[in-house]
Amino acid sequence: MSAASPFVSDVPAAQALAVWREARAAAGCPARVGVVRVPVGDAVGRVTAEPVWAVRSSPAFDSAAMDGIAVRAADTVGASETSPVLLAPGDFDVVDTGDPLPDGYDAVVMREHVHRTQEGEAELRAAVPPYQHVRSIGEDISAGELLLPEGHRLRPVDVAACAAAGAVQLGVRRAPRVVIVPTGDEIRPIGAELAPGDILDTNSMMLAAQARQAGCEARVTAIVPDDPRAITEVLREATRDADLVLLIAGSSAGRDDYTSRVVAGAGVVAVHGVAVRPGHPVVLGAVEATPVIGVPGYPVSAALTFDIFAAPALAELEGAAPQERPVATAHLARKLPSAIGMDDWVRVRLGQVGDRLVATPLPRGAGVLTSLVRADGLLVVPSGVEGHHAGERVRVELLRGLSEIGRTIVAIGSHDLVLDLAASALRAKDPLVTLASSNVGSLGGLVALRDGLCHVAGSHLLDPSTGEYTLPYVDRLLGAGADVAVIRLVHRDQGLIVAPGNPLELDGVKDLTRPGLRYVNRQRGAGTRALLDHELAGLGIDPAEVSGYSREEHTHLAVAAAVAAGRADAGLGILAAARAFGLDFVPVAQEPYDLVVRTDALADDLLAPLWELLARDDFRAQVEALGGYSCAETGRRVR
Ligand SMILES: Nc1nc2c(c(=O)[nH]1)N[C@H]1C(S)=C(S)[C@@H](COP(=O)(O)OP(=O)(O)OC[C@H]3O[C@@H](n4cnc5c(N)ncnc54)[C@H](O)[C@@H]3O)O[C@H]1N2
Ligand code: MOO
Repeated sequence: MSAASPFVSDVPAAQALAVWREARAAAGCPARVGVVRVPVGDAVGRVTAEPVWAVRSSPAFDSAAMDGIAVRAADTVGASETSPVLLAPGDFDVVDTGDPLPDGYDAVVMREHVHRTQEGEAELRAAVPPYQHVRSIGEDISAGELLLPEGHRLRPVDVAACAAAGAVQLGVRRAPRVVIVPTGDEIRPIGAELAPGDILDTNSMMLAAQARQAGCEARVTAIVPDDPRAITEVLREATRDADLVLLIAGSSAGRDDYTSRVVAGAGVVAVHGVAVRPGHPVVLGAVEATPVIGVPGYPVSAALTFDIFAAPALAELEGAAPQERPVATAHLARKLPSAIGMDDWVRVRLGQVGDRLVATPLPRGAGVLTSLVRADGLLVVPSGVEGHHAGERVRVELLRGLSEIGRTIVAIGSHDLVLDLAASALRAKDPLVTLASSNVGSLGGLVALRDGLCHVAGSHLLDPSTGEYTLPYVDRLLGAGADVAVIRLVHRDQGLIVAPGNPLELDGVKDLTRPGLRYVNRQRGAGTRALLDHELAGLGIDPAEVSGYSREEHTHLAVAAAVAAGRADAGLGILAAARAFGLDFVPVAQEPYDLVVRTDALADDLLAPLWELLARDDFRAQVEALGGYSCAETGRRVR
């Protein structure tokens, strides 16, 4: 058992779970939650605490399986098209589906195969074997048989079968109770007014919902400040009615990170630090005979900590197997480096491109919650593996169904807001259609298209030598004769993002050489940087004359943030980024943003909704209403 220290260890996840289990037992934590008897209809989602034996057979009597007549099979021997058998009234009985088979009869003939004569006889044109269309007693369930074992999580079909077998009440494990304790001086309740540095308590809401989804009851305490005494008090109090306490944040080595010390002080810390990322500094322990998890504060770490550590422990408390996700094999859309020594949980988008399932890694940061929001799957790069090559086959746990994934248009390349708008409009029209776009830059998108890893590459690459967009790069990367089409999505305004009111009265790129002006540039390879270079060249300005030319940011938003914070006076970017920060915008140029696809994809059913959307007037109006966009050429095939 590790002492509570700020130094976090790297225990493999499986070992951590085992060590924690032993520590829980040693601390007197109950192995299982208690048993309750509930009406059978209320037992869905609960886990059986005892075997369910059938006390009744189903059906409880031989019964007609079809609407028709009950007959004696022996009476029908020899019946055929050419020599029908006539059964006199009294030698058959009319029955409906589910009726008990009347005494003396052993088969049923469907109405459709019976001709009734004027005299009321039944004419049969085929012999029937004994027990045709008869459900025998106990066909489904026999009294005395074991219907379900202990430890089975009940589904709707299970409770129906239990009721058919005579159960009125079932003995099940009660729902485990999870108490969630948010901590941190900076944490504020959802809906609160925020001061600089404040963070909304999104984790409590998420963890409570995860717990409820796992079949538990969940309660969230008030937010506790970074004070070890206050945290200890709330923690002890929480253990009183909890089967598991989730103590959020303060798990790592910062000045206000008290979790491991608090848990060790009040009880025992079994593990502090696992070889899993995100989730590395997790604390696994027990206080007052109640299991406690110190959940790392970053949202992705918190969500995955629930999946990896809380969910199995809760399932164990109910005596059930942890829920598993279906898995599939996919090809990586790009290289995926990973540090050795940690299981790396990577969120991926998935799509079917040709005959391959393609996985595109989403941003890796433990604070990027939208990586989980957008994920179709999870890929674990095991601790012993240093990552994967582009195109390599990997195993992914699925978060969405494969047929839904199969109807996903995979767009890789430069990102633009219009793609998000298109994704939303496509989904609104048809809930089965998904447009998933990943941002790897324009060049990366063309490479992905070349390698068969996406359907659509979004590109706005300017060739500074010709002043032409996209096409020269398509020729260069995919070959001049490549079978690709280029469809114009929009024109968008690029301009100088400047402080509100444009205090320096900048008029355009020519003003960037002004003494004292602080420019902020985009990274090498970014289309926006190529545009600046092109504009400078057109004006005969040497980049060295622009002070700040070598200061790089990686996104439009980061450029705008630098201007908003007063760290720069101007940067080239799109209008939406300026608006996001309430900044001013001096238009410089309109650039086309194009969608590059394989020519055969133009006729592909998968992409048809996208082409239809681009032709819709209401969609074009929505795009132009965003500001900074023109749809004059939207949908035009430029190659
Ligand atoms: N020197 C080291 N620093 C860090 C380490 C380390 O090993 N050594 N580990 C890093 C890793 S990995 C993670 S994960 C985080 C874990 O952070 P803590 O559990 O200590 O949590 P805080 O530092 O208090 O907060 C992190 C982050 O999460 C936000 N947060 C906290 N509570 C909530 C909540 N209820 N809802 C939403 N967001 C929350 C908090 O404001 C911070 O932004 O530590 C690294 N550092
Ligand atoms: O382990 Mo932490 O969750 O990577 O950021």
